[in-house]
Amino acid sequence: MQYKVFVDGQEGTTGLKIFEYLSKLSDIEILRIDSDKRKDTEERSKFLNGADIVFLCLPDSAAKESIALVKNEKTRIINASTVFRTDKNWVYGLPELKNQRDLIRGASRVSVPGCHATGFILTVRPLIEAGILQNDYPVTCYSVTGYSGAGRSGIEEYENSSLAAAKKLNVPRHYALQLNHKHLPEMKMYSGLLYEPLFTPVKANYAQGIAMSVPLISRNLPKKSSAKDVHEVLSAYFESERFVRVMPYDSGDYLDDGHFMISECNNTNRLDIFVFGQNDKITIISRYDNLGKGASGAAIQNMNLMLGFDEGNSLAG
Ligand SMILES: NC(=O)C1=CN([C@@H]2O[C@H](COP(=O)(O)OP(=O)(O)OC[C@H]3O[C@@H](n4cnc5c(N)ncnc54)[C@H](OP(=O)(O)O)[C@@H]3O)[C@@H](O)[C@H]2O)C=CC1
Ligand SMILES: CC(=O)N[C@@H](CCC(=O)OP(=O)(O)O)C(=O)O
Repeated sequence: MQYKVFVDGQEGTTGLKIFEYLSKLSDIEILRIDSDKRKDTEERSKFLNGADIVFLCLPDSAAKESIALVKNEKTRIINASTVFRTDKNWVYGLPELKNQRDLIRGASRVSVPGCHATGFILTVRPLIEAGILQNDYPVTCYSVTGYSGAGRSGIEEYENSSLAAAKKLNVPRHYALQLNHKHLPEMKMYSGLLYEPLFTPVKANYAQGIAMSVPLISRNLPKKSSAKDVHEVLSAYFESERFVRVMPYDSGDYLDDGHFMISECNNTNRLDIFVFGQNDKITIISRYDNLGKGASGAAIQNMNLMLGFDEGNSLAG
């Protein structure tokens, strides 16, 4: 059977990447809207209602508009935007969480997790489930990310050399310093924490790749668990996962002269988790491609599950 697939937002950063993946698949027919009609409501409505699967790769307001245009029971939506990620009528598209795969397989509305949220939830949730992190722990976290996470306008800002020079974009920049980043609600809801973490992202002068770090202190954990205990729990949780690897404990082998390499998962759908420890200090780092497991790769992985395809169809790594 050939499934009809429409990418609303086909010319944006996540849309283009989704197209790259889709072009490697044979059991689907890609519906392409004319470039000059891609913002025409009537035309979009035809495409949205004619598809079996729709990817929404749009700003939040346009994504909401598209969802309202779908008037039939058949069209299943995979939404990359922030809206509805914590809505009970939508399934959160993070298959590596226990019991989530079956929900995704049967869902008609799936939201793709935010890029920062992906690494955070995958490290914190298993620890809470195992009882080695209490759900009221005052969690802090920070991520270092490439600029492509900010979409077309963010990319243009960094890649236009005179603008980048004028804005001094050659150095890393903290942002969301009001401590209200838009991913906090989903980070809280799907990690199982009672309170939002204190999260400070840093955007740097490179295109792709995220490292999300979560530090913990053993003496403040209920069982005084060590970094090795944390590593064991995470290794067991993700043992049979194809796209999530827990790397050997405290391994300097994966560092370059003592430095962490953020971009090693780029252009794959992989997410690597590292645990480092010293006395009662623990740090967990997850690294992945913000355009891979952080967005378009995850969107395709969800589509594969929803259509009963092999979960890794067309996904590198
Ligand atoms: N980049 C990333 O790493 C991630 C992005 N996301 C989310 O995915 C969504 C898309 O992001 P991204 O691809 O980066 O954004 P981009 O800005 O790169 O692309 C958005 C696309 O949507 C088009 N568009 C805007 N308004 C409309 C409309 N009314 N009708 C049809 N098309 C429209 C834009 O066209 P034009 O440029 O002509 O306005 C553009 O092609 C966002 O919600 C974002 O938050 C999620 C995870 C990660
Ligand atoms: C570098 C950068 O600006 N990244 C974006 C998030 C990218 C992402 O995951 O986006 P959505 O939640 O919009 O889907 C940010 O931190 O706001």
